Amino acid sequence: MTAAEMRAAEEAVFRRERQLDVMERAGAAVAREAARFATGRPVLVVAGPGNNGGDAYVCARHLRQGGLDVSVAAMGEPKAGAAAEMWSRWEGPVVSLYEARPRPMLVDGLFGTGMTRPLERGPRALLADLVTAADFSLSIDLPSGLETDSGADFGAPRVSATLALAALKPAHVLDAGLERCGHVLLADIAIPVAAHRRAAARPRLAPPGAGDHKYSRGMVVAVECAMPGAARLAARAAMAGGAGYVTLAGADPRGGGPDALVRTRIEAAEDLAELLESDRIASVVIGPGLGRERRSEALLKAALACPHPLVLDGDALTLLGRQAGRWLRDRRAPTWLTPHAGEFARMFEGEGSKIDRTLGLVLETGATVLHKGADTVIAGTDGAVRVLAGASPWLSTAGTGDVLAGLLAAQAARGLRGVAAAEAAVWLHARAASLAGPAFAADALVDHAAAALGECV
Ligand SMILES: NC(=O)C1=CN([C@@H]2O[C@H](COP(=O)(O)OP(=O)(O)OC[C@H]3O[C@@H](n4cnc5c(N)ncnc54)[C@H](OP(=O)(O)O)[C@@H]3O)[C@@H](O)[C@H]2O)[C@H](O)CC1
Ligand SMILES: [K+]
Repeated sequence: MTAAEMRAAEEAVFRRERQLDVMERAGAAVAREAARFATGRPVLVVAGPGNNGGDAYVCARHLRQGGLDVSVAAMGEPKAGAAAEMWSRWEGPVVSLYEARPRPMLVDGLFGTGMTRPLERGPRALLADLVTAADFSLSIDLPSGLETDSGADFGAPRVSATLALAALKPAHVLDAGLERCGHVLLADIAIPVAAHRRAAARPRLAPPGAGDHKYSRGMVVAVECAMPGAARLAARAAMAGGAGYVTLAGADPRGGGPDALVRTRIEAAEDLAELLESDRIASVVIGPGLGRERRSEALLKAALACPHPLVLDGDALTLLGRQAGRWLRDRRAPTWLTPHAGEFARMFEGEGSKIDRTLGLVLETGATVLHKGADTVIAGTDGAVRVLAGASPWLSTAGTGDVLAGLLAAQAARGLRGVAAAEAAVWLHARAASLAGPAFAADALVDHAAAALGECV
């Protein structure tokens, strides 16, 4: 939920419930989590001038009622309304943020979704010092100093944990927010939210049925060109991702790889075009190791002209570049683009959050876009958005993108479309990475992808 969507959801609740009661519920939820992490240690609660501060005063009162040693430091007088009322119900002293003494447990209630500009240097430094000095720091709704709708850095410290109130905001999963929030918890405070943008979740995938055979489960064609290893990784990933039949179309039919990986010799683009005329094909993946020579471009054109679901990855995206919209205009079959940040920047400028920019490329190309990163954003032509944050940092190694492209081709081959296919592939990929543990090579990632698939059927 964006800040505006959150405010609208809160306004809807205020039509039947006092804002005070909602704030009491929010502050009580913060106090429950803060008490868990305080484990009896003294608590410092910092309160800002708005409703985030209002939540903080409620939290301080509940913690003190629970027997904890609580002190409160404020930045500015609370604005009129619920926040001022909660400030008056806090019976203990309130010192200025500038006089606050560090304590083992810190509750950050300076700013939440009302952050409209970067934190001034003074408060930014004070808050950072208090966080550093604390054993544990918990932010209310958001770490103070993040731009809610994009996760851009407005000076937030890196806290131990963040308690998101009612719903995740983009700042919990994007950009600077990804590492400043620490462990993200979610509190249900009975504010109904209808989020059409969601965190990527584990897919429920149907296992093969009694009537299934290698074609009904989907035949994937992976196109091999300049760097055979990359295409082979994608092909093997398609096999692990549940495809019934995978063929590697390339110049060298003898190349390595599993015996079950069928190889079809193609030389020129015409050979690929002929191969892709088969209606037994369920999906095509091109791009891993494609290269950027003239031959690569000719093969790409043949793939773009085919009537099958098509995954465009790696070099295919670089070849498309800013002309992607023109190249893809005539395609009618489902198409996915899987750019990492660099490939994305070569295809599309754009303002706003990673979500906004990804939706921009969707609009321009009519394709589903899987915009990779530590925060992976998937956006579809129907406006659906899925975000997967916090995948293993060990994925930052050569070939893992080839594996993701293959996993996606397999989901497309089994009949998944648009965002659902990309969400399943991204979830399998991240799960395989966490199963693979530290310092894995992309080859090992493929081996764990089958185990990840096993958790979805
Ligand atoms: N709406 C509700 O009843 C509930 C909301 N919840 C909590 O409230 C916050 C959102 O509260 P809000 O008052 O909208 O905004 P903040 O508390 O985040 O910010 C307060 C004001 O601070 C000013 N501001 C913004 N940026 C800065 C800055 N860099 N330096 C100084 N001051 C800043 C801004 O006012 P201006 O007039 O100065 O622009 C903000 O209005 C939400 O996150 C929840 O924690 C409860 O969860 C439920 C009840
Ligand atoms: K906060």
